[in-house]
Amino acid sequence: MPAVVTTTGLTKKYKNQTVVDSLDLHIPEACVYGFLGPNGSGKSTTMKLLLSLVEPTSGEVEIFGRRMDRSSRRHMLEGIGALIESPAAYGHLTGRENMRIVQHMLDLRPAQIDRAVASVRMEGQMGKKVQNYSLGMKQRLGIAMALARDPKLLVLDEPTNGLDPAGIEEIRDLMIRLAAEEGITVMVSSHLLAEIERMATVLGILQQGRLIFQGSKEDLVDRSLPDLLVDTADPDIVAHTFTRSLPSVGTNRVRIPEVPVAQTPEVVRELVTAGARIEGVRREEQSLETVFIKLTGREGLL
Ligand SMILES: Nc1ncnc2c1ncn2[C@@H]1O[C@H](COP(=O)(O)OP(=O)(O)OP(=O)(O)O)[C@@H](O)[C@H]1O
Repeated sequence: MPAVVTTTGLTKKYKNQTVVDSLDLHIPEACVYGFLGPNGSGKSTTMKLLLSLVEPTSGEVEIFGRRMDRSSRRHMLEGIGALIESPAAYGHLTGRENMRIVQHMLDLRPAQIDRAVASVRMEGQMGKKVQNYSLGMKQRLGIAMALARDPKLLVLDEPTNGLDPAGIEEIRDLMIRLAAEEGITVMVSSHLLAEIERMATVLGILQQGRLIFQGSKEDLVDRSLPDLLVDTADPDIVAHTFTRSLPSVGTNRVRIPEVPVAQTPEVVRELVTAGARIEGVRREEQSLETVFIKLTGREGLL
């Protein structure tokens, strides 16, 4: 899959603090890229670096296969829609009036505005004042503003923050649809895995400015250490063979904790060689959340 965003050694320092540390991001085309990390880990700063709102201390940004620099920046930014921090709509104006301001500022055609509003399914709400919108509607209007220029890349900083479950689901469905049906590459940040795991196909996990994981959800699950449940007529032989991993022994079953997925065949071979009669072997799969907590070493990302 060709990459829409590639960064090489991207670094941002403020005085002595390294806020973004040697990031090598790789965001494939038309995916929803979930950018995860606790508050203060550097997600917003990274997004601002991609949008040229902040100057990198070192490293490079390549978007749509082109290096971003002073001369290319302006043209490249025309292909990117962004929502950083809260949506910038005027509360005392209606949704339609706000969209008209965007239209004039960016010199767009009315059809582009209509299309952006239709994309977020807000046609019926455009006559209402924004101050009467729910938070979810405000976010969708903000996303419509970001979509108005028909971007190929959408960068959204915590769009689900503060939304109720129904609002999160609306944003999730919208992100999935934009990527699948309109071929837009969506980068979306969050500090909560649960908020983005069902919309993102690729995850990047940031901790203290460093990318500690980047890959598909399947790759993340491959990092898991599930328990192995062995049904056997010889639990003592099994337990004896694996004393090093402190197995728990039942009448006809032994649980061997934290066996790396790739090592399962080897474990089974070892048991058979030891003379154990094996009736069945099953991995107790771990949830993405458990894998994630083990990887980041924290109890959730708060
Ligand atoms: N302009 C700035 N000057 C100095 N420090 C900054 C500046 N902007 C951000 N920081 C610091 O950089 C670190 C990362 O902040 P950033 O906002 O990028 O993190 P984040 O992961 O987006 O967190 P949050 O979700 O809370 O916004 C924080 O310690 C923050 O205080």
